[in-house]
Amino acid sequence: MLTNSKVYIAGHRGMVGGAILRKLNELGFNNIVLKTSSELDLRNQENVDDFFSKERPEYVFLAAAKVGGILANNTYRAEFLFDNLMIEANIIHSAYKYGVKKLMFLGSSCIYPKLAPQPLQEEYLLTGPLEQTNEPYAIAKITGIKLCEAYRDQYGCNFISVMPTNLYGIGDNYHASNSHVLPALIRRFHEAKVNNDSSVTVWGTGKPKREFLYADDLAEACVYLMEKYNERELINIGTGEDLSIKELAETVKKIVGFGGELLFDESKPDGTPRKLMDVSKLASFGWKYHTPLEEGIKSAYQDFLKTNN
Ligand SMILES: NC(=O)C1=CN([C@@H]2O[C@H](COP(=O)(O)OP(=O)(O)OC[C@H]3O[C@@H](n4cnc5c(N)ncnc54)[C@H](OP(=O)(O)O)[C@@H]3O)[C@@H](O)[C@H]2O)C=CC1
Ligand SMILES: C[C@H]1O[C@H](OP(=O)(O)OP(=O)(O)OC[C@H]2O[C@@H](n3cnc4c(=O)[nH]c(N)nc43)[C@H](O)[C@@H]2O)[C@@H](O)[C@@H](O)C1=O
Repeated sequence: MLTNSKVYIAGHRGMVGGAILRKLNELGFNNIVLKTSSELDLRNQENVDDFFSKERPEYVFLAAAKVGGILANNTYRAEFLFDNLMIEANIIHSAYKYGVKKLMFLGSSCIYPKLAPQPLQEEYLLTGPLEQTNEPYAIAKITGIKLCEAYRDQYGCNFISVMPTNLYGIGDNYHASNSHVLPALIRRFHEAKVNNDSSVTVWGTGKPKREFLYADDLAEACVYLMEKYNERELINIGTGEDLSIKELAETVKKIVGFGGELLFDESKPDGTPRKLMDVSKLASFGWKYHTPLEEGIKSAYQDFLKTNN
């Protein structure tokens, strides 16, 4: 990519798309195409075709998706499957039709089987049953990977798939129930502190383990791989380190400064017991994360205070 290459970031108002935009701006890119979902609903094939035929982007970061935490995935199952399938299929097909030089599709660590061996190697894709709470989303994301492979196989398109681990950071969704665990806990601990509550309730048993990557680190990895990675196979993006949800809750509690007790609501789903990424392939391409979890959570908490007060 040259700094004057025409780059389309699908989903630039989201946490990840926003971080990719910041990274490209920082590197001096000056020909970036952006559309909000109200300007261009990516589920609409005709509109997406029209957009690509007029704009003719050379590089595409596909970071637009219907996204949410465990409860949103499990509640809006039809939307998570339909919206994500349509968005991916429309963009990937138009990227082929209008000669995009390179496209990066963003999947998720939930594409791996629920009980896959740990850490998760790229080759474990489609080797076992998926986690039930996010099966529709995972099926859509697996289809995105397969679209990239198929358009490469049949038409020679340079379409690559990256699988980020659980993310957090600037511009996250801090919704009380539809968000992911980290932004949800930031909100819950903050509100409990302000209200002087005696306890905060965490969903599930607290035993599942998760890995968290700061969104600006992910964006750096995406831009890096857009330059360096041209393989058919997917590639994981993560830290290679995880912790239990209980440990995460204790960390957020300390950073927010809440002095009360932690309770666990075991009627809520735990989801996948563990999904630790094997990041050796990423390391072999020369990239490693750099924001430590506590530092990242401190920045995210400042972002929450700025945007939600
Ligand atoms: N957050 C996480 O923990 C993880 C995220 N990912 C992946 O990273 C990518 C980005 O996620 P994230 O930034 O967190 O998600 P966000 O919800 O923050 O952003 C998603 C973006 O997608 C756009 N979008 C959604 N539906 C449509 C539509 N129908 N038409 C056009 N645009 C649409 C939205 O645009 P607008 O704002 O204009 O409405 C929004 O900006 C996704 O592919 C996701 O699967 C992968 C692993 C973990
Ligand atoms: C990124 C990833 O995100 C989703 O999967 P998930 O990893 O299970 O994500 P989550 O962040 O929602 O939960 C992680 C863990 O944390 C526990 N937990 C505690 N308390 C809260 C809480 O308050 N909110 C939430 N959401 N979870 C909580 C929760 O019970 C679970 O054990 C996918 O559906 C899929 O879409 C996907 O790709």
